[in-house]
Amino acid sequence: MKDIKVTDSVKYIGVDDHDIDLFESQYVVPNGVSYNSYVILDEKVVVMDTVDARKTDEWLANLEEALEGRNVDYIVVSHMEPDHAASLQVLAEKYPEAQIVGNAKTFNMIPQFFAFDLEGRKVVVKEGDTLSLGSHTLQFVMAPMVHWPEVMVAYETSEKILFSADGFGKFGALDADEDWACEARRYYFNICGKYGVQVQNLLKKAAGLDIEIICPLHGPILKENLGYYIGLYDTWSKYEPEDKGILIAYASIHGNTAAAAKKLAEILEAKGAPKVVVADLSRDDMAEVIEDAFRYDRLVLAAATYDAGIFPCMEDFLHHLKAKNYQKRKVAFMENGSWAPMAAKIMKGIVEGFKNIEIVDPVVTIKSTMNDENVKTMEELADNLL
Ligand SMILES: Cc1cc2nc3c(=O)[nH]c(=O)nc-3n(C[C@H](O)[C@H](O)[C@H](O)COP(=O)(O)O)c2cc1C
Repeated sequence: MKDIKVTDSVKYIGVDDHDIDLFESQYVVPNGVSYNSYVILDEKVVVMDTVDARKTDEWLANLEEALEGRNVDYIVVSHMEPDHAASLQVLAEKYPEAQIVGNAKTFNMIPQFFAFDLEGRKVVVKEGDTLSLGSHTLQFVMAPMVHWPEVMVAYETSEKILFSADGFGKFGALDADEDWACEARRYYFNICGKYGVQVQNLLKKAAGLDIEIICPLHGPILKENLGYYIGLYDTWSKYEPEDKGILIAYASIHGNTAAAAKKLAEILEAKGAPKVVVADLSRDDMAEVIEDAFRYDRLVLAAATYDAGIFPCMEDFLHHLKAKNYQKRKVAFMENGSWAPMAAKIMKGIVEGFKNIEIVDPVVTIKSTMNDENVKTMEELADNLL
């Protein structure tokens, strides 16, 4: 087991997964992902969540090592998502006297995944309920739809630890040496982005707790500078831009729209834009482009017209932005078409359905390849974007 210290009586028993090709069958995780799980050793012993079925055996070995021969009294289920709850039945059968702690919604969901008998084993908690373990006490805080309906977090009052479920999680195994914010932001917007209001509700409740340690279900345990992480979560869940910058996201079949997107980036940089990021929606990691769209305050959408519509990767991108409640940004459009360009009209129609969007004109319309007139329009657009 990895030597990751939470406190003397709270042990980390999670596992790293470096073999997974795509997390949730869609997110690349170049540095893997961790499934975190914890044990609190007191008069009573509690296991906080389990792990993905991919790693049950390794996790069980970690658990046994941490238990040093003791039994499990409680299993707390923060939510039923399989990357954390898939090993629940194995654990419940291995420790048949352990009681399972969840809320009413958790117990509605358990039988959808497992067939084991819950009779006499349920501890049903609701907002503010506490579970005394001896010198430690868990206080439960409901966090519905962050990002499953039954999600709850637990605050351990004696050591001031927030077991934050997927909140404050990130992609990347625990042995990955990488910036926290980059992979936490990509994780947040793609997985929880739709639920900003619910995250705000949880942050408001958390503000009333004196938190010294955050134990998330993915990524590192946070022990220092907690205001930094909580501040970022506040910005993200309010859908406020984190940085000033312009993302130019392009969807190009043969490269002409790509060339125009790069030309606009050059013009913006020449005019002193502080940060310009260009993304190829056909090839770049979609989750990262979504992350950047939320990170920066301005977005330029550039697409080729395709079968009287927009090139599909742009359609896909806009679908994701809509699903994640993209809002509060400035957006501009560039389109391309060889006979009847209409990508801008279609993209605009979609974006106008988002909240608090300021459209920046003019639209750049390219017919096949960029010409001098297009460059002049781009200059004007750049001025209006800056
Ligand atoms: C399958 C296909 C469908 C297309 N449909 C349209 C269309 O409906 N209207 C149009 O004006 N151009 C259409 N085009 C042409 C492209 O939009 C045009 O050539 C554009 O310049 C491509 O830009 P790109 O070099 O960035 O891919 C289509 C091209 C392809 C390959």
